[in-house]
Amino acid sequence: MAFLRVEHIGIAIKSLEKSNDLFKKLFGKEHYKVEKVEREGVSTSFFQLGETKIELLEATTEESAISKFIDKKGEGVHHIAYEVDDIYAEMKRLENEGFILLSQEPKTGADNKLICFLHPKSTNGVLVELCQERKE
Ligand SMILES: CC[C@@H](C(=O)O)C(=O)SCCNC(=O)CCNC(=O)[C@H](O)C(C)(C)COP(=O)(O)OP(=O)(O)OC[C@H]1O[C@@H](n2cnc3c(N)ncnc32)[C@H](O)[C@@H]1OP(=O)(O)O
Ligand SMILES: [Co+2]
Repeated sequence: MAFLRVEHIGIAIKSLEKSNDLFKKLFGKEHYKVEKVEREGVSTSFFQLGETKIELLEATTEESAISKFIDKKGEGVHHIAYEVDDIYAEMKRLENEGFILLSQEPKTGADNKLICFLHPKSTNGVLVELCQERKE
């Protein structure tokens, strides 16, 4: 068991509309989707870059992790998401290794994924997201 690849890099931004334009100019291509994830209090857009993606994250509520992050640190890289092939097995393995899971069960993420976060306190200050393609 091991991580397979960087699935996406999450970037906290204040305005999806403005940042979609900015990243379109930067990458020379359009985002391929916009998706709201109510439970996380975010609206996201995705750019495909080779085998990885950039996920822009705008807060839709004041309680959202993205609101808090921008208030404290400003816009910028928020998390790195890694693809795994068995999220349940990886969660168990990582918990046994002493990492702090932020949920005991995987949650439904954006772009048809099951996800679980690890606390940045346990990963040298970087918020880590595990991602597995949903099968149904
Ligand atoms: C679109 C859905 C999904 C996907 O499919 O891809 C997403 O990506 S959703 C993304 C947004 N959701 C999340 O981030 C959920 C997981 N995060 C959390 O549960 C919380 O943000 C947290 C990591 C537990 C922190 O929450 P909390 O303790 O309430 O916030 P504080 O502001 O008090 O921070 C405590 C501590 O942690 C540091 N911190 C917070 N966020 C980050 C971060 N992204 N990267 C690195 N460090 C972070 C924060 O600076 C504080 O540190 P100290 O000040 O040193 O105590
Ligand atoms: Co993410």
